[in-house]
Amino acid sequence: MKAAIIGYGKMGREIERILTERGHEAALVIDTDNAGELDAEHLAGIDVALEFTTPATAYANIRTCLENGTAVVSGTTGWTDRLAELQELCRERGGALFYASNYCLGVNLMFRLNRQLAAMIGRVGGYGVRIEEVHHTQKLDAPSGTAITLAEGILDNLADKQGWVNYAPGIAHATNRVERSEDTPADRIEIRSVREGAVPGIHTVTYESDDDMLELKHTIKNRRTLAMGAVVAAEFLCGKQGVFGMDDLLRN
Ligand SMILES: NC(=O)C1=CN([C@@H]2O[C@H](COP(=O)(O)OP(=O)(O)OC[C@H]3O[C@@H](n4cnc5c(N)ncnc54)[C@H](OP(=O)(O)O)[C@@H]3O)[C@@H](O)[C@H]2O)C=CC1
Ligand SMILES: O=C(O)C1=N[C@H](C(=O)O)C[C@H](O)C1
Repeated sequence: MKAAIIGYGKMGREIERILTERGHEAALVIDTDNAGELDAEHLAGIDVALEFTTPATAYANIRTCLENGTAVVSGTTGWTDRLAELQELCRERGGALFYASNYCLGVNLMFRLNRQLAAMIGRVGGYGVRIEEVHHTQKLDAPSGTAITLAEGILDNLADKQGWVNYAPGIAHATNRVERSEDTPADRIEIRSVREGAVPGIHTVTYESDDDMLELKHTIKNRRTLAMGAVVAAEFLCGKQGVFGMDDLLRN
């Protein structure tokens, strides 16, 4: 596989290592200093681009790939209110787009357990629910894409919650924020964001009743698991047309 890496940061570098280990070629590397090279000329002959950049740049990068007929795997978070637009463009152009808020296998198992647990809690009743995500201090978005996916899984399965808010003390760029945890409306799921050191990613869903507490928790130990998932997704995407996510990959 001849791959392009778009975003040569923490994930881009890890992806390069995994591509090499698995016998692929990182034929094009795009970062801020050569972002202008993401064009038809440089994308010619590329089988798939792996895009891990920033909330401000992901949309344009993916669009450029799709407009040039290049398959894209993206994991950039903090911009996905516009993902449906690109999925539509991909279908119109007969292209290939794979997106996941988290490429770690264990997190995707957690996504499934999370949906099942929310449905069970809905039947039993009597529990409040909240989500906490902890990440490194360089992270540009809050809440994490993974926490939003967890919240969406709960909202689809628990009738008394209508949306989520983000309690993110000390994080300026948080979306849907409440200033104090006490301001979280009863019909919203509170996602608490914490930024600490170099933490790769911890997500916890907590259900609490008057009598007990039940937690679903996942801790990423290193970025290798994330990069491996993205490269496996790229292998899966090669030669396909359409819009895909981790459920499609895990079914195969
Ligand atoms: N879905 C998943 O499984 C995962 C998703 N992520 C997400 O992926 C994204 C990247 O994460 P991470 O690698 O840790 O972040 P980093 O900040 O380490 O890397 C991002 C890189 O993208 C570069 N960049 C910025 N603008 C452009 C552009 N227009 N074209 C090309 N490159 C550009 C940055 O350069 P510069 O530093 O000069 O700005 C930087 O080198 C984040 O949104 C993160 O949340 C991360 C891990 C897993
Ligand atoms: O920025 C990160 O590092 C990560 N971002 C993703 C997210 O926002 O969920 C995935 C993972 O948690 C690491």
